[in-house]
Amino acid sequence: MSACEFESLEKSLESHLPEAELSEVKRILFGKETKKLDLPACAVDAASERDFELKGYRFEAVQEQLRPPRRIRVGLIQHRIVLPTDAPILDQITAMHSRVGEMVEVAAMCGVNIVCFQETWTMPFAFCTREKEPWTEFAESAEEGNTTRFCQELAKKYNMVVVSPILEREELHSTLWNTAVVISNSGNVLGKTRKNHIPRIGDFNESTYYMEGDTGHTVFQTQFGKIAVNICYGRHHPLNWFMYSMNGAEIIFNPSATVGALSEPMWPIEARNAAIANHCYTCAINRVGTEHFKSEFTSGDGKKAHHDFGHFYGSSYVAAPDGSRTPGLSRTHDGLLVVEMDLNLNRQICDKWSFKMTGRYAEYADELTAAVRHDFKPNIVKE
Ligand SMILES: NC(=O)NCCC(=O)O
Repeated sequence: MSACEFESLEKSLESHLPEAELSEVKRILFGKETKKLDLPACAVDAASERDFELKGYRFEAVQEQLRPPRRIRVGLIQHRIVLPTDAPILDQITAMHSRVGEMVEVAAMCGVNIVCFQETWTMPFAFCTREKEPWTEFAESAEEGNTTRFCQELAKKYNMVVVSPILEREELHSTLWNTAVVISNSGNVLGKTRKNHIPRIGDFNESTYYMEGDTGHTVFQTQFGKIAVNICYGRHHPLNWFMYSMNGAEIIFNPSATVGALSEPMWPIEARNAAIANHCYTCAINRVGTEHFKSEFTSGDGKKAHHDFGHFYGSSYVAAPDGSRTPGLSRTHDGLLVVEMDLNLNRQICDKWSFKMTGRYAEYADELTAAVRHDFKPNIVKE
């Protein structure tokens, strides 16, 4: 079986392990069991008609005496590109809008309050080619672009916060960015946050196209909680998650585009570890499928030129501050993951484990300030 046919780790465990062993394996692998969420039959039917996977889970928190529960629902959408990469640009974008639009409609049936799409969701992940044309034509204004207008309609229609990661064209400074636009459930653009770490690995030649983000670690106060977006490669940087959390993020989304050969063993660990370390929820989203490009490109590794990047393995999931996580969506199919979470769990776990309270931040800050200076002397004792 090839890597792009293997459906999921969870399915494999379920079909091969005896019941009693399975629950122990799941406890050790995934933490405290996340209960399945009952989803309306109309949503289940619509997802099956529209040919995407629909899964729902819920994280619970203890009922407190002084605070009511703060239960909200997030929706994570993963999908493959709809048209071939050499179709006219506008057709590709329109097809992607219509695919994601029909998935968001199902998210609305499931009572989702905040939906997040995958990284640069309106386009193929064409940065591997290093060709500027036609890929830069996918870039749009974060405030005025067609995709933002489309998302504003969705947000208003479904009373849903929409996190829309796009390739941004900023006319003012003639600059491209990799940006997540955050649209409030009122339909207004609440703001935007830009990818602040750019990969320089394998075929991820993204620095050819756009700049390192300049929006800091912005957190967005929405009606359904404080959210932040740590785009793709930023998940390898623990301090990046940490800074969003220091600014008060209760949920950090990680819209991504990453391939099996490169990052799959790291995928289940990084966002989950960030949820544990920062007492918050994290949501990791990856695209699916293999995208073919007309012109061959090389990976600068001495191997032969090729037409595709490899398999984007989906596997989107949500992790909670207590270290538990949902099973992942499929590695091969479009999918919507609906997760109910009680945001009170963040403070409950913070009070239990106290990582925020016990962290020696002032000390780290002093040492880090020294460490980044050119005259830094590492603190090593030698005989
Ligand atoms: N899109 C992106 O930043 N990918 C880099 C590879 C990875 O982080 O797995």
